[in-house]
Amino acid sequence: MTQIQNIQQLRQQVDYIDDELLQLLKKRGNIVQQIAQIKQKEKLPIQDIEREQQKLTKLVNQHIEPYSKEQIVSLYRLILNQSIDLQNSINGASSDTNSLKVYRTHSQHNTKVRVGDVVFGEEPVYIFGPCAVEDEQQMDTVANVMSQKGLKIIRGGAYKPRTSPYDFQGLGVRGLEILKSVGEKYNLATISEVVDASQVEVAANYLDMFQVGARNMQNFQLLKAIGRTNKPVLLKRGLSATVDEFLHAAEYILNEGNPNVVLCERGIRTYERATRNTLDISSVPIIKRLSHLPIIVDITHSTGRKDIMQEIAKASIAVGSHGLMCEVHPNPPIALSDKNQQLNIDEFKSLYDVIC
Ligand SMILES: C=C(O[C@@H]1C=C(C(=O)O)C=C[C@H]1O)C(=O)O
Repeated sequence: MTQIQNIQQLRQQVDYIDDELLQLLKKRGNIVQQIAQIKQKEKLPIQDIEREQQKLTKLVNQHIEPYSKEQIVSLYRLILNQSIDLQNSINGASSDTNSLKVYRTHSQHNTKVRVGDVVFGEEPVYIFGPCAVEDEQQMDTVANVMSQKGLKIIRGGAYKPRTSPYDFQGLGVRGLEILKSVGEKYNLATISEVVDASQVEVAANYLDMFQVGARNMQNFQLLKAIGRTNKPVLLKRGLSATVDEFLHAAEYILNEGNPNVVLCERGIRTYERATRNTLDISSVPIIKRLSHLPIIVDITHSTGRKDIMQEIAKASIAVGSHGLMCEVHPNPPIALSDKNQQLNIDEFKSLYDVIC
């Protein structure tokens, strides 16, 4: 027999074993699915780490040559991970990154998120309002000009995550009360940031939309708490988050059952200091390709500069943003936060006339 014939014969043996392995894997998969069904009924968690560790320990203690222990562990890790995916697919969840709920592959339709009279995911939605709620007069002035321009949603921070603990931290519930009352007076939906899971229940009484700020994009307890409500949420991209991390943060909210997520690109941290952050304009079309969720651009925080805001606003809409967020204050020089980047009323009006 030639060496080539020898290889052919050995390959036949390998093929035979592969067929058997496949049949055994199939059998294993069926049993694992039965276990998943029982776990689902009994409300038990799908993954049992202890059982997996016991199994791996037992396997590597067997005679496994020519494989090393490490090789067997990595082979079985693959089997166990696929097994978890199989079990998850029975009850609709999935840890398979190709089928995240935020992905287009999961939903054929573009998500639309209604907040009061606006719908994110259709025509661009413009969110204006001050960085922080400071007092009734300040909010009334801004809300009044906004409603004259026909705008339908106002922002204003009540809980301010500030770099320095000595800076204005926001009015808390009092701020939410003021925001709600101007919203009612001028028929504007309200959006404000929550920074901790414990605030979600109370804030829900005052707000039409939650905001999760950049610093809290990976506050997973907060994301889960918001995910357990049905209230719309604007999720901002973290300061140094990749697009993938950003989408996984949104997945936390969807996975708890709340589909009403709007994403917000707000610039990322780079070496460039000419702008406060570097607006990653490419993330908008990229995310629109990957995800069915609406995405808007925060033109205030991404630039931190009023002089380029009109161009950045136009560019954002041009790349397909579903809306813009921009800060406006009646008297920016005396604002308690972000005084250099908030537009005054005249600047707001001219930006509005150019873009809206
Ligand atoms: C099948 C089970 O569920 C999971 C899958 C396992 C497997 O494929 O062997 C082991 C433990 C669990 O993480 C089980 O609990 O036995």
